[in-house]
Amino acid sequence: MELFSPLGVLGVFAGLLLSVFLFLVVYFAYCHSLYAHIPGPKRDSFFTGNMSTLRKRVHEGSNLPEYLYDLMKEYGPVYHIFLMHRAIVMALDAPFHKEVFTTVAHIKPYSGYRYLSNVFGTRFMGNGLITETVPSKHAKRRALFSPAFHRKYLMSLMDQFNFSADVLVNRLTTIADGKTEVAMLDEFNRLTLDVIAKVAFDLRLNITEETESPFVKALTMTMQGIQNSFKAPWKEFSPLPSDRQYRHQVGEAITFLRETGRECVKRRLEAKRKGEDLPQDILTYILQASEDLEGDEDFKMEEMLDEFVSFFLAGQETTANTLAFALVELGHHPDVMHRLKTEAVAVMGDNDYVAYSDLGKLDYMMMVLKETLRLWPPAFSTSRDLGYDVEVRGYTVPAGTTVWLNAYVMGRNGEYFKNPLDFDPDRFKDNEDKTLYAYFPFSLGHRSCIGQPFALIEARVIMAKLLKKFDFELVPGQGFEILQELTLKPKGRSRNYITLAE
Ligand code: HEM
Repeated sequence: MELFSPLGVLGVFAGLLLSVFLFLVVYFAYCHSLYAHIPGPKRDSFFTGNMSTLRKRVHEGSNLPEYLYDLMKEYGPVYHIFLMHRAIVMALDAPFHKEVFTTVAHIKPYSGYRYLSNVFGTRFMGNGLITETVPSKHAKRRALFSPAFHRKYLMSLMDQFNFSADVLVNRLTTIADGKTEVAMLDEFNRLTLDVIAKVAFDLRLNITEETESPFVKALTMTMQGIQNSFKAPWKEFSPLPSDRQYRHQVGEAITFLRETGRECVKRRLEAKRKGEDLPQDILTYILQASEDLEGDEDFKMEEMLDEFVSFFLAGQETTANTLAFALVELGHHPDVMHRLKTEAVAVMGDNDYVAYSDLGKLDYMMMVLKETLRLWPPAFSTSRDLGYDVEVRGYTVPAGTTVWLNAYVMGRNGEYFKNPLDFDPDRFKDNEDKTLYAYFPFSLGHRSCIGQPFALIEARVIMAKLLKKFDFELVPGQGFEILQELTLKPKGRSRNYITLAE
């Protein structure tokens, strides 16, 4: 048989395919062997690992955190799953979390964050604070943004938090007839979007009142796009007209968001050029951070827009979901609701304004929010690639492994939380130390949530005002089903009947 005859070419091609196949078999078997000592579910198939079970669970309406929680119950606190040949290790152990969260050598994996950096080929969060995975670059940027979350600055935001919450109070007053179903998740979403737009970027969206908004549409489309790029990554390259059209729509939505940011940045640059007084908000810090960047003006602008969309994404839905989950819990726990309302009324007195000095007196409120975040952490998971081997409970997790740090599963861990499935805000009265590194709805360490104090102030102001003014009754039939989109949210959208409090 001649080498260049058709049969010869076919033979070479078949040989090549066989070699690639054999290489993959050996490589996958090697990857499997690295984790043979760690418990875990049986792989669905040699090549895809546990992916089909995972997909099946998600398509059946279950979700990733519940699947991982079930695995903890079955395999104990240290286990692995395989996504193709890649092992993911979960180690539900507080010292392990301490090691991983606090050591810079364990870095955020680019593979996990590229879905946010680019959505179906369009730059979304790019190299923003959340998605930047190079530790030195992140540290520099983080240091620049920190003053924007300083206590003094947050104190100056109290008027805006109050003002925005009042807009919602006024809106709800018009529908507080005890008969209209109000999806509080949607109300909170619009409110928190208005707040972050105004206080971070001096941008008036006014969507709490005017519920139709192109900005919200674009944001919703983008979030769906991110979700779909996780679920169906092949759509990025699919030549099917429907997939191309979908990519185009997502691209347009992202472009709309980034163009809104571009206008904001340009306005602020102009104000700076004219020597006007600039507010010390996040946008000003974004401009400052850009001065440090090397590159031409276009490059700098794109990096600023990365931050613009990052803060929108990070600073809005998470807080709205927390408030919505809290109302679901309160609907199921009238005793907690009563205690919370009593506290809000006592702290605010005849005022309709929540002052910064009131926040420290809303003790029970803080415990309720913490407990809500333990059971229902909206940003439920983060991940790291281990920089070196780490020992946990007798198992060695090899360097290079991707570990998932899951606040939802850890929050349900009976080793750290007594009766973990009970909603019991009082557990946060005195067991803080025990829950250290087991409780991390805002993540921990150098990549923890920079907006944590902002979120907790905003949530307390909104909650105190709403509870003082209204009585909420959860529309019957709503349990604790969750919807896992990019974040966790209550599936029933926290629908309530609202009446004016007596
Ligand atoms: C209840 C509300 C919130 C929750 C539960 C939450 C949770 C989190 C979590 C878990 C992370 C780590 C993400 C990761 O590892 O990929 C994070 C990061 C971040 N959050 Fe939040 N967040 C909330 C509100 C906010 C707010 C209001 C802002 C801004 C105003 C914000 C800005 C950020 C930023 C910029 C990061 C990236 C920090 C870094 O990597 O240096 N978050 N958040």
